[in-house]
Amino acid sequence: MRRAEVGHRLEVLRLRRALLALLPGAGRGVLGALVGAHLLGSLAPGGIAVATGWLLTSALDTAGAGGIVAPLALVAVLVLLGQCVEIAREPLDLLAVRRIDGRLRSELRRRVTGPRGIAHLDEVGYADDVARVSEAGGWRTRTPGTGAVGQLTLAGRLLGATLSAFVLAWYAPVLAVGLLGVTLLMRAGIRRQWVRLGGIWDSRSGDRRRMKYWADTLSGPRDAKEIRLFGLGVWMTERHTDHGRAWLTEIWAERRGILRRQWWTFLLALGAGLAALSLPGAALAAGEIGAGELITMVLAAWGVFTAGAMGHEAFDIEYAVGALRAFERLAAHPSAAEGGSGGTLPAPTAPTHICFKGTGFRYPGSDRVVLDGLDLDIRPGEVLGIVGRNGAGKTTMLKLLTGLQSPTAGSITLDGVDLADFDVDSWRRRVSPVFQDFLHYPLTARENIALGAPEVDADDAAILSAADAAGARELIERLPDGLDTLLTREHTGGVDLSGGQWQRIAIARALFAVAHGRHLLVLDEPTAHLDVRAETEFYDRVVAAVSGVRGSTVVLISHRLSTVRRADRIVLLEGGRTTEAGSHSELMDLGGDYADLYQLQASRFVADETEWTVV
Ligand SMILES: Nc1ncnc2c1ncn2[C@@H]1O[C@H](COP(=O)(O)OP(=O)(O)OP(=O)(O)O)[C@@H](O)[C@H]1O
Repeated sequence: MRRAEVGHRLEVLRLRRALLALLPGAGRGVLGALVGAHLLGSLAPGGIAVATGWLLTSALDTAGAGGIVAPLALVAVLVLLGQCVEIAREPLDLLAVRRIDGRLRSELRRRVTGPRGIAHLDEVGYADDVARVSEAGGWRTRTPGTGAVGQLTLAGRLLGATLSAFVLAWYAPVLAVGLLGVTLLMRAGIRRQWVRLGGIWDSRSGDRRRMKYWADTLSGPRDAKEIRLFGLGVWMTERHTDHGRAWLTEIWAERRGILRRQWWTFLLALGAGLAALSLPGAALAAGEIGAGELITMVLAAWGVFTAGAMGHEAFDIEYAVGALRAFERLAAHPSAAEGGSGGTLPAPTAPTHICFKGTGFRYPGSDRVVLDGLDLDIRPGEVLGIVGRNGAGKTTMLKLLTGLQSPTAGSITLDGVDLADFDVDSWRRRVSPVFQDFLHYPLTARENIALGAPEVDADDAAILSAADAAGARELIERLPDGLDTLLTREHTGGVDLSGGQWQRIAIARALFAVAHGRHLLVLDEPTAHLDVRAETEFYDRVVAAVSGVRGSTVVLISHRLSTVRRADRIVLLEGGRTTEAGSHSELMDLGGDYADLYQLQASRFVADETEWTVV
């Protein structure tokens, strides 16, 4: 055996031990009952063989019925016990699987959300592993939990086969050892082929994820408009089928190969079956054993076969080993170390001086430098507008500012102290964001706003005040159940909002957060969906109120220069650094790129107005 193969086998053994170590997650009571059920189940085949042989011997030996009462009762008890164990095992298995998987998934969620930043979520391999650990594969749900319980089933089967072999060995030791050996050989051979199949399954996690994406997109209401109008249904169905075929073709080919290669197991099984029948038969013919012993031997041989045969647990274990391997990769991912290794300083409770010093950043796995030696001061209580072309790095800068990503060069400081030294959670409780892709929670209007500060016990007055400032109050009052209206059509009685209405709710959420101690309001294209009147009112209602009245700092990104022109300072981001900075009038006087952009936007309105006048 080659070294690599030995290494691989040892690795699989280690993972199988790790699967066993998951079993206590089922809880002491369930695990105890499960072990008891498997133990009793493994006694059944050998026990029934002995009891049936005894029954037949007694029936042939005794003239009256009295002699068969005890063996008959034993057979009945054993059969009944076997049935009860079978009936009890199914729900116990399920309960244990659910508990083990539940724990593992909680641990998975903890690991995915634990790291300081979100860089790990951008890695394709990481996403594949998360999908692999969380997925339920095949026609039967296969998870680490089913693998762990499968180990118990396997142990029960092997014990049952060994006990049956002991019964057989009492009469024919060579036959018993031979049958057990052949059964285990067949099992190992078949398992080896399924291991290969499991390897293919593991390597195709990405294809399955893409397949799921197309299936969800096709069937969900979110994307239905575009799919219908562009006529993408057939195209997407084909993509779904292509991704499915990409990995299933390989799986099917391997399965066909497995079936073709089964001839040797059929031959072995045939030989073993013939030996199991003919040797006891010959012994009976020679007068060495009686009919009772013959039945015991044949049933015990049958017990060796059935208990040693491949059940679904072998596949459960193979698939679970793959999932566990993915879980271990996630646990060993560098981001896992970030969880507890961040700074511990509590974040400042008052608006603070934020400073980007030669800050550089590139996304993991990308060569493109997004921020390149960015130097920028954000003064406490000021409104800073950030403008720049698409892809200039504005949103990325916000991700760094909020600790979602860490600089790959230079630093960011809060009152002179590196942001990395602060406890990231305490810093995030000082930041209130409205990102371009803010979340639409399928919850009530009240919850959608109150989630801006989940740690507080929200009262309606504070929620309505935030809604008022965001221009969302009227909209809430028109909802069928006011604040209690569910903002999703996926549940009965729920309503959906327009893009602009959702944006008002998101702004209300951010304002609610500011009212509860967040002193840095971060707004990324907050007026993109607002109508003209709402956009015009936005600065006074939201930005000036937060900065002027509360003294908080506001960072405002917008392509609509009319939204940012009143900011205390505006910076133009270009090529990963600031190229211009100043107030609107200073930048206009400078006559640089900002002034060009502003005039370009303004001239469109003037041109439109002229057109209207002429018409
Ligand atoms: N998760 C990511 N992984 C890799 N590259 C990314 C990621 N997110 C953004 N980028 C790249 O980083 C660059 C800056 O993106 P960013 O979203 O910060 O730009 P932006 O200035 O906010 O653009 P816009 O005005 O269009 O919103 C872009 O080239 C983009 O392709």
